[in-house]
Amino acid sequence: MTDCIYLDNNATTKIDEEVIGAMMPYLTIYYGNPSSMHSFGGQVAKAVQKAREQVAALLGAEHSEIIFTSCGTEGDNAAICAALTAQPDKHHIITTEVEHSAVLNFCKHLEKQGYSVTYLGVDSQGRLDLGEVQAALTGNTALVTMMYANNETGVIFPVEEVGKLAKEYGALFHVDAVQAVGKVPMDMSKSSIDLLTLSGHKLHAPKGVGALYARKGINFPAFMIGGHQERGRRGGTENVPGIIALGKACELAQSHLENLSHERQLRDYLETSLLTLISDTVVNGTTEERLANTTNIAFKYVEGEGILSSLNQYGICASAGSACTSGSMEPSHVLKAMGLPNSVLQGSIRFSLSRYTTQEEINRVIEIVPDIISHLRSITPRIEDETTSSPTKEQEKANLIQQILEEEVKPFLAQDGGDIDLYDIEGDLVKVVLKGACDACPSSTATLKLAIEARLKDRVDPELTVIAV
Ligand SMILES: Cc1ncc(COP(=O)(O)O)c(C=O)c1O
Ligand code: FES
Repeated sequence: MTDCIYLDNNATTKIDEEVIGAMMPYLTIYYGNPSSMHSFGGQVAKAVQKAREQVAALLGAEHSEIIFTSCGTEGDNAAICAALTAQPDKHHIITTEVEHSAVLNFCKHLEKQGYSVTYLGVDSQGRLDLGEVQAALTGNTALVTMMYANNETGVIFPVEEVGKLAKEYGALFHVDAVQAVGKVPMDMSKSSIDLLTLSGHKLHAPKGVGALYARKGINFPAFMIGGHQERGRRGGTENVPGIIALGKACELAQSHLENLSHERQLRDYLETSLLTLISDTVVNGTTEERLANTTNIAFKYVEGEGILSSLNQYGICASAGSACTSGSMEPSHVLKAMGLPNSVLQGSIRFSLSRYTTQEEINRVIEIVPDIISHLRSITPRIEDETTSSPTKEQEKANLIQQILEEEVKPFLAQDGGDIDLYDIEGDLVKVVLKGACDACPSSTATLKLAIEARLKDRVDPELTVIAV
């Protein structure tokens, strides 16, 4: 299938013809290595520099603040790693429950290395509470990392305000702006953001290229260690054609930023029409602070998988949840974090538009979707909401651990001036950050860890493991 109504632009986008035109000579004629001393390579280095300036211009950054990467995932991982490596004495990270797996799974990995991570929740509209951000920040917080706009709902977080709070506590602030760059105007010269990730394939450049903004003056230890490329901040011969393409795509995105009303009008028309024509239909996420190209609609009481496969038969590409989690029947972690009922979780579909989307395409979708939904509702069992359940065994166990740490362990440590700075319970793993334990002897953390573990094993569950830093 080569021709379809493509409404899955948050998964990836069509490469712009002008972008292909710009990158092509760097696949064919100008194949020199930008690091070479000869002029054949030198002209390629100049082209890479021009692309860097194009990316910087879209972000309101300086060209020296742009590091080219291989994708959004690398940018996210590299930014988080750099922030932690640069502040070895701090062990706490704040993020949200609705991040892309590039941040979420990396944070889970870091927890296993001994970091403590606070995962902030969102409300039923997908919004973040700034008070919760403030409450989570401590002097031990190395980094706050969160997305600019959500890939599933398009909901935009108040990143500038979060950045200001992070500064107050001396924490660095990284923003995963993979879905926002090219859809929201940005000006890093006036921003509270320290590190920001973008990815080429979300803004009409090819897959496999991205960029990371790192504010001037920030200590940025390399994540990919090798050659001196990217001023020693990312080793490896550059993906030159990809970089040239990204530069052009950013230039085009900048000129399109004034025309976002195209996507907005078509998106609003699609959304209003489907909500009017189909009963039991709701929009997921606030419609106030939201990307212009995205709508996430719940067709209640039906299975999203069924809707997608019917849409597919009509040549309409959309998505249920994010591309990385679809294919599994698990409901989206983003919609789950919003606490939505089962009937909404199951039947939610994301339509994401682009500057190429046409009125005719949207008309066709509006014509087809009501029939698909009424057909599915007539032939499949209705998905009901679960009745609220009593606390699970997991929750009961976590509550008991919390009680023992608060009421027994903390007062015990306090006798010697110590404390538990932070702790986190995940299944059978209990992570604690001990305060005042490291001053005297090299064994005190280890001894305290064993004492806490013995108590928890004895009182709660012999399978428990304690990690202490
Ligand atoms: C919010 C967000 N962050 C990160 C990524 C990962 O980007 P990439 O596919 O370039 O690794 C994506 C891609 O879906 C995304 O939507
Ligand atoms: S120095 Fe770390 S435990 Fe004593």
